[in-house]
Amino acid sequence: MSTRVTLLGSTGSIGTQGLQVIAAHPERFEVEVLAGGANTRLLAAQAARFRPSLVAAAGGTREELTAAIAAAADDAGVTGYVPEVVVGEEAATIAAGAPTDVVLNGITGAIGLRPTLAALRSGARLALANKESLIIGGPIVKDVAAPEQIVPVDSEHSAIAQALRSGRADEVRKLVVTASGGPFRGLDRAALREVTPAQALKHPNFAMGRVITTNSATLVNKGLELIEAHLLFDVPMERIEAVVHPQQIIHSMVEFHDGAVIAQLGLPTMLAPIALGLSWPERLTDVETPVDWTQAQDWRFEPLDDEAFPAVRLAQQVGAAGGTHPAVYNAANEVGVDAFHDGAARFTDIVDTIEQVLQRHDDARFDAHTVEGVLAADAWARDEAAGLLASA
Ligand SMILES: NC(=O)C1=CN([C@@H]2O[C@H](COP(=O)(O)OP(=O)(O)OC[C@H]3O[C@@H](n4cnc5c(N)ncnc54)[C@H](OP(=O)(O)O)[C@@H]3O)[C@@H](O)[C@H]2O)C=CC1
Ligand SMILES: CC(=O)[C@@H](O)[C@H](O)COP(=O)(O)O
Ligand SMILES: [Mn+2]
Repeated sequence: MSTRVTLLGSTGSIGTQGLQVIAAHPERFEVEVLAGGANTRLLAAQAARFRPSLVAAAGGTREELTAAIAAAADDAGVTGYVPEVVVGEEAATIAAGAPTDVVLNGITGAIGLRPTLAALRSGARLALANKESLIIGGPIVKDVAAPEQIVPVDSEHSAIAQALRSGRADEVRKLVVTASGGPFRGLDRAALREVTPAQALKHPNFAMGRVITTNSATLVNKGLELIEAHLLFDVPMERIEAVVHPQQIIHSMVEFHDGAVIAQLGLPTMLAPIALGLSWPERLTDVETPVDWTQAQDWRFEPLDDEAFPAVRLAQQVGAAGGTHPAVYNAANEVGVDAFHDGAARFTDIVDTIEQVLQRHDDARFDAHTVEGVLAADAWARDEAAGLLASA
């Protein structure tokens, strides 16, 4: 039987790769819903090709989206296809709650929180790439999610989920999350002050969206991923560590009580984690090319440089503190990333600003158990970060 799929952020890096997996397995999947942001043209072309019953967009008007889909269908020689359309701020949340079997959340940022909750409430499986929604929503997301309803798509967490299928969760001693180290691995703080947005967008292994690529460069992505692992696998923050592994062949590891370590490995592509998110608990065939063991391999591991890249140390504190600290960390970062790309901040300002906003944050003022409380903390942190960056 065909699995109905909803893709949130279908026009992004995760979304387009999700459609690639679906296109390679037409007997297995049908696209039920597509939701994008501002790229109406691509969304319309995707709709004409995959013919979902609902198409949603954050940007543009209903008339523009309807006309773009009609034009794209015409170009593709498709007749009689007229989907339901919805546009605006709430569009992705409406799309996430529509009847389906699997929701792949590939939206970037805190904006993904309401769609994540809507998907979980619909009862569909949630293939979660939008790590920010789990990280900021913490207890709210976990309360709404049924056991195993969330399947991680983030490569490191997919690796850990796969490694845990070979052992029992109560046997786990620690989780080891691998990090590429980003394009600036080896630079000191003085050199990091001078790096440019174009340099920050040159990830060593993956082609991803602007925010996550910048986060990889600051190592905020790794900080977020430690919190994500803590929430997904119920392992305390102090038993989750990061190690730099520039080749990103080992996607992450689980160390068990007896000292045995199970790692999941493969070439650095997102196709396997996305495919597994869509088909969980089954594996699809021939999703990616395995490592070629006839060739010599050279894999390195090195410790994090916490002095030049303090983002992970900060995230460890934030994850352990819980409450609205993760929402504040994430929101300040999102503001810093935008400011850096707008030429209004230096690279090092991003994490410096997160640290300063955290110092000013009073968790007691916000309720981490309601969406409104989390979003109030998020809005407060954005204001603080913007103010600090403007006065820098
Ligand atoms: N890319 C990767 O390999 C990986 C990504 N992730 C995570 O997956 C998520 C997506 O990353 P990535 O695909 O790289 O990001 P992209 O920037 O490539 O894509 C983001 C998607 O979100 C859409 N979007 C933006 N704003 C809204 C909105 N208000 N409502 C609905 N959709 C919106 C964009 O639409 P549009 O472009 O039309 O404006 C786009 O489709 C992030 O949380 C990231 O951390 C995790 C691991 C790997
Ligand atoms: C593909 C993926 O999951 C990304 O999160 C990627 O792994 C980034 O890795 P680094 O943040 O270690 O550069
Ligand atoms: Mn990752």
